[in-house]
Amino acid sequence: MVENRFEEKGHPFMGEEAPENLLEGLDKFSPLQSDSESQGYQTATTIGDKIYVIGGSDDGAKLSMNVKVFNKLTRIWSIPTVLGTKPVPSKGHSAVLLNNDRILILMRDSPLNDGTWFLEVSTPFVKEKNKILGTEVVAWSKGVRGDGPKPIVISGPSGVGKGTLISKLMKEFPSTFGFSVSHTTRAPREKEVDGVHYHFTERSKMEKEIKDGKFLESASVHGNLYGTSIEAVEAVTDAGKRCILDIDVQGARSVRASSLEAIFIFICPPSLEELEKRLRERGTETEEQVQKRLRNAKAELDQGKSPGLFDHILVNDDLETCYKNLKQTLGLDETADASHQPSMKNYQIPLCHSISKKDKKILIHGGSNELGAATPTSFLLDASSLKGGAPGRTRGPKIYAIDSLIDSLNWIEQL
Ligand SMILES: Nc1nc2c(ncn2[C@@H]2O[C@H](COP(=O)(O)OP(=O)(O)O)[C@@H](O)[C@H]2O)c(=O)[nH]1
Ligand SMILES: Nc1ncnc2c1ncn2[C@@H]1O[C@H](COP(=O)(O)OP(=O)(O)O)[C@@H](O)[C@H]1O
Repeated sequence: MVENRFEEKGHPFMGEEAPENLLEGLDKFSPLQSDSESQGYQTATTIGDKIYVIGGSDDGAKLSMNVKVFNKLTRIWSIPTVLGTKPVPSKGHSAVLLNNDRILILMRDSPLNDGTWFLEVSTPFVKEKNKILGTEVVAWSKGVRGDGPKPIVISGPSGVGKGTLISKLMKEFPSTFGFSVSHTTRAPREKEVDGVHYHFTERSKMEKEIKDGKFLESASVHGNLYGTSIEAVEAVTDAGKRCILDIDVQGARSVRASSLEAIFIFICPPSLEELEKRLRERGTETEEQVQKRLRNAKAELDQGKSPGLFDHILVNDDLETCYKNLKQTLGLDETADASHQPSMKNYQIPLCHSISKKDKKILIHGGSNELGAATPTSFLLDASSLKGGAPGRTRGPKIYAIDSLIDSLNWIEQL
């Protein structure tokens, strides 16, 4: 077991040497404790020369899930750039190193479905952001048990009918799908509502936010900036919905390269003449803008056919036929709202527990269970087939309840 936990109630020692007593605590790595504290609770996890300290309290003794890093070589503390939404602190947490690139965080006394998180410290996504931002980056992602549904990326030239198809889908399946509200620097159209269709923003503000790593992807399209913020995707997933992204081909390429596993669909017009007709009849663009969009459409249609980029190409000739094909592609039934997923029992992560680990199997041992108790106190978490990751969700941790003390002890022996 490499990971560990210690408590330090003081303030982070930023940019200076850590006091000896704290380093002693870090170097010793006593086993994970089963006790819990609600004040200034921290865990320390060593990866190579670095120690990631998670948690603690803000100045007003309010619990936080902040991250700071101690470099054992330079003996300097630093605060990394943190991407993604962090878990809400509650009654402490446990930390377990997985795969040498991410830390599994279990929030004590929280339901398993809400309390399983990952802090990525050296996954491909984090490494890429590291390069772009030029600072140390870590990224939060929430763990989703089993195979959660994949987000859907829809691309296609302006005027092809992406918005129309997405609206139909959201109307027919309101509790299944949620729209990722992009940011854009273009001016709002007459019926567009800020925060619903887009987050309308200023170029300088958006450029700064892109630099700060707030965006999953961004691109310059038809002369304006467009981008999907990490928050936009998380807002949909947090509402328990499947995320739909309406983004251009460059954006689709970036998402493909990220760890947000998605289904990529490209919508084609029956002809360029028909595309022009739809754009004009929509009446939302000036003549100059229509011309620009038509010029770009040709290149977009070529790129849409790039091998390996889109999983499905649908032609939007007759709207109802295309919509039917879209639903079929997504495996949706004609009538029912497909939100119904097989539900998984949502147990509570015990407030007090100890943790043992072998490879990617983690035993969360909450002590002995009362005879006949409704809820088991021990769980086995199998992290061997994780998919996706930050930004967004880490899908696939499997959790098995261990109902008896004997089973639990058997597992401990095996680990
Ligand atoms: N890369 C990227 N493209 C986006 C985003 N949001 C919208 N777009 C694309 O920007 C293009 C222009 O969108 P918009 O101005 O709404 O015009 P429309 O496509 O004619 O409705 C479309 O291809 C959208 O798919 C985003 O967040 N990222
Ligand atoms: N299959 C179709 N046949 C005819 N008109 C369509 C069809 N699909 C969409 N439209 C119309 O074309 C215009 C552009 O559609 P829209 O959804 O705004 O495209 P996009 O979001 O791809 O820019 C809208 O006026 C819409 O009503």
